[in-house]
Amino acid sequence: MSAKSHSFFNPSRELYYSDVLPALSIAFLNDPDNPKIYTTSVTGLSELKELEDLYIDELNEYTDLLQQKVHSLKLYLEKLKLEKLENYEQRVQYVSNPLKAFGLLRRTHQDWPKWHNYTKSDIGAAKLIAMEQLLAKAPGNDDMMEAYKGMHRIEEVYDLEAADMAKGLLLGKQYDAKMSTAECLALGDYMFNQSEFARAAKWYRLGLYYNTEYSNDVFKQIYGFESDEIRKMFLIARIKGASVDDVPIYLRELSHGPHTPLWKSEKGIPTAYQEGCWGRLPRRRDLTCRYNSTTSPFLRLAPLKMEMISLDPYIVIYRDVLSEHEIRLATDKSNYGVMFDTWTYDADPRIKLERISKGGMLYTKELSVVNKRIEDMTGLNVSLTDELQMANYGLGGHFLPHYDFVNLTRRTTLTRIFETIGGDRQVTVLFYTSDVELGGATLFPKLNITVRPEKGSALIWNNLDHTGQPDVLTEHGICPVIVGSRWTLTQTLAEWDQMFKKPCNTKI
Ligand SMILES: O=C(O)CCC(=O)C(=O)O
Ligand SMILES: [Fe+2]
Repeated sequence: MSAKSHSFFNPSRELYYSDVLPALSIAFLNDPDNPKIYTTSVTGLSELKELEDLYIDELNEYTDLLQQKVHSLKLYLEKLKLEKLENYEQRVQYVSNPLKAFGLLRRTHQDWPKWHNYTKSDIGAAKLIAMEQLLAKAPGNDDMMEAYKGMHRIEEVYDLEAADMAKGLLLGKQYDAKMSTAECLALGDYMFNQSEFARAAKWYRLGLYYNTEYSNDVFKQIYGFESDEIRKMFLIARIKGASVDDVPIYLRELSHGPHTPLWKSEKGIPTAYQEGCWGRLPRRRDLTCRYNSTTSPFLRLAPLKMEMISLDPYIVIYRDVLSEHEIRLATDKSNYGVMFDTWTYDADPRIKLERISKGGMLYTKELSVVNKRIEDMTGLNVSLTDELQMANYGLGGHFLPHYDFVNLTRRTTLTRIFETIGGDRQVTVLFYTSDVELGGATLFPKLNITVRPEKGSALIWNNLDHTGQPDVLTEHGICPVIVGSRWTLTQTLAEWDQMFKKPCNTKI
């Protein structure tokens, strides 16, 4: 996790306005020493898929070249075989004929060195070099670690069974994807190292269940897992996770299918966070939706669909507020140049809030109309802060619960920066620029509110209460994404920019 050890206040780089603009202070880390991380966004992962496809193309061409070589050598051997003689007499008879003797001399003198050179030739060397260059871009340990953590997060938060995950069954939906023995065992080892012994045991048992005996030596070397070794790891995980007295039970568990629950591994009571992420929180029925045609004069012409989510703190959703064209612009990675891994820091820079995503700042003239729409929806000013912050989440991507306000009374370096740019974050405006197939809801844990991303919607809330104080009830986070590419665009409206818009002591 090397990128993440950097401080937001990295003295080697200037602090840009964009760094403090997004919800909380997001450090866009562009560290040339740091290898690229693919796992943290679906756009990054799609680049890795492209890399794999390129590698496979090269490998295909390389094997074609090797095959051509084998084919040519075989043809040569076949040609010689026709002339192979059994004994001395036959050979004498053969070389007694001057035409044949001459041919033999010519072949061994002229052809052999050429064939030998051909045999020794580095056919495919260029392909090997190309493959090595691709290999240099392969994910490193940090990336692999993020992928393990993402899988762990999905399994844990959504309480998924390893056996279901391995066969592609995610939250009751069957996907066309299966996990191999290698993948099950890799997760087994990871969980073991995290002291998650019951989970590790399940992954080991799955690995054992799907283990294949390979007859090919190379396959054995690369993929071959010793079943005895896996059994041993299962038993160690069980003993470490439970008790040494029950080894006979664990041995029996090994002969059961992967769907049989492990002894004494009943599920715990789901936490409120889990309930929220599953979308099982009861919906409030007392709030209404309506067409808003009053917040700004423009809305009189084009009212927007508004749904109340909470009155205090004030939270609303506007539906269908982005056009397909705007959504395309906002989810086109070419509009962001480099996308950075985003880690978010509290006003106290020592507190690091985990956010697994890639982000970038979007400023295109075309999207300035989105800022205008924000003003129409909120009746407030988007002034200095006219850049919109994009986020795209990756494998198990999430954002731990946090506040968007910085709380100026804390008087830290960060809050002082906010004082120069219009005060605290009065309002957060979050556009969902994609749907998310499974997971990835925005959760307000203190309010028991879950909002599912819906492409084209905007979720808007007031981070400060009507007296201008930070409202801790606005704590919010993002549940891990299970399936889908989650895209968002965020804008925050600064407190003092609303001086002439928002009367004191009133709600927006
Ligand atoms: O994308 C979301 O659901 C929330 C994003 C967020 O909390 C933020 O940008 O501060
Ligand atoms: Fe936030």
